Amino acid sequence: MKIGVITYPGTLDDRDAQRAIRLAGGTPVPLWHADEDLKKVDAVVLPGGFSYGDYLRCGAIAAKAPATKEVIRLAGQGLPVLGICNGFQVLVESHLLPGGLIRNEHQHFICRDQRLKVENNQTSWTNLFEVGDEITIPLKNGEGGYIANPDTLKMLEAENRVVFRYLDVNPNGSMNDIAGLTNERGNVVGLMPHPEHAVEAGFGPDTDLAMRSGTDGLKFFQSVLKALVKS
Ligand SMILES: NC(=O)CC[C@H](N)C(=O)O
Repeated sequence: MKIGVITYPGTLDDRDAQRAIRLAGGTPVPLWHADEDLKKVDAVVLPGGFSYGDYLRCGAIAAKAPATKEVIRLAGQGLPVLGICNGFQVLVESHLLPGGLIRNEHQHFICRDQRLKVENNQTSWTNLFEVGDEITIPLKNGEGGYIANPDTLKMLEAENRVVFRYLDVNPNGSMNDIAGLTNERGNVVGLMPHPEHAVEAGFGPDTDLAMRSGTDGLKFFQSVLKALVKS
C-alpha cells in the first residue's frame, strides 16, 4: 500500500512519518507541496513542522498549496488522510475538519510525552485501538489550543467525532480536552500529538522510563493499512 507524505517548505517531520509507514509495513511515497497529482497513493499523511514558516497562521498558506487542493478533493472521495500537528492545522485551515487551533493558553511552546484517551476506533487511522485505550504520544507545538463555537462542539460530541482527548493534564487549554478529531466519514483524522515519534520503544523526551513513548503511534499506520486491505 502506498502512503503519500507531503513536504511543504518548512515541514519537519516528513522523514519520521515515512519511517513510521515503513515500520508498519507500508510503502511511503514522498510528495511535494507543488505536486498537482498525488501519484495514486492509497492514503496520505500531512506531517508536522512549520509549513511556510507559520506565516499568517500555522497551516494557513499550506491549505492553499496545489497538493493540499488535491487532498481536499480526494478526501471527499474517501481517501484516508492523517494530519499530524501542523498537518492538523492544515486540515482545519482547509475546512476538512471544523474549528480552529490557537496559541497554547500559557503562550509557551510545549514538548512533552502526552497521555491520551482513545474515544473513537471507527476511523481509518484508529481501528486497531479499543475505545478507552490510554496511550502516550509526544506533543510539541506552539499553537495547539483547540477552539470551536458551542454548536460545533455539541455536534462533534454528539457525532462521536472527538477521536483523542488529553488525559491527566490539558496541556494547552483545548476545549473539551480535544487532542484529535475526525470528519463525518472517518477517513480524515487530525491530532496535535505526533504518532510518528512513537513507533519504536525507548525514545521520547521524558526522563522517567515508565513514561517514555513506546510504540503506541505505530497502530495509527497499521490501522490505515488494515482499513485499505478491507476496502
Ligand atoms: N510540531 C509541529 O508540527 C508544530 C506545529 C506548529 N508550527 C506549531 O508550533 O504549533
